[in-house]
Amino acid sequence: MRKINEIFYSLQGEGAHAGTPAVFVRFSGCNLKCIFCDTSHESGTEMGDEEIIEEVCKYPCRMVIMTGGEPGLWIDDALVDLLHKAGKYVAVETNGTQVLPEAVDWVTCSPKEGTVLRVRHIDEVKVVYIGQDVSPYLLIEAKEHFLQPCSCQNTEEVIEYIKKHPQWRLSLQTHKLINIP
Ligand SMILES: C[S@@+](CC[C@H](N)C(=O)[O-])C[C@H]1O[C@@H](n2cnc3c(N)ncnc32)[C@H](O)[C@@H]1O
Ligand SMILES: Nc1nc2[nH]cc(C(=O)O)c2c(=O)[nH]1
Ligand code: SF4
Ligand SMILES: [Mg+2]
Repeated sequence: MRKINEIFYSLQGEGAHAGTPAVFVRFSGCNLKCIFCDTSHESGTEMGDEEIIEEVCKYPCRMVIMTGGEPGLWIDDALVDLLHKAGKYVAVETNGTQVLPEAVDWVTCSPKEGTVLRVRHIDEVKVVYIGQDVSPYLLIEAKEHFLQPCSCQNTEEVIEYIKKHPQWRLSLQTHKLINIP
């Protein structure tokens, strides 16, 4: 059984896949307590894998985004295999502190200050910008490096930073701008 906070259908709001319809599977609990975390994820219900797949397959899109909380505490090869057998593309939003199943199709890593990265493969890095030194994160091998404003509150500061450091791209939380989940 895996503890699930919510499963919902929306559009990926952030990063390289922004605008793509996706089912979000939000797992309960996290190993970190970021002061800026915008998600209440602690509550949840235990679900079996068949039940998770059945719920995910109620929606017509191919992309499934596992998030949380920290999905790396919950996911394994068996769940990713089942999602693949159901024809799904498996994306994960992770803080990077956990080793993930290798078969995951897309890894979005949002590293947090003072943590050690254990994730082995990263497709996109997406750092929430709160004025910290983000230059070390450019050394992480990935297809894209995004800076994301914190709660849509410091977008101008992030734009100015990116214009000075153009290795970065802007990731907006577009779902918050258009009031969708
Ligand atoms: C809620 S977290 C869950 C996944 C994982 N624990 C992580 O941090 O990547 C999903 C994404 O939202 C970002 N995020 C959390 N709080 C935010 C905030 N206040 N503003 C912008 N992005 C935020 C995280 O950095 C992460 O990229
Ligand atoms: N629309 C939408 N896109 C998202 N991308 C990452 C999210 C997350 O909370 O992990 C998220 C979310 O909560 N909603
Ligand atoms: S790692 Fe992710 S879910 Fe956990 S507290 Fe930080 S932003 Fe929230
Ligand atoms: Mg979110």
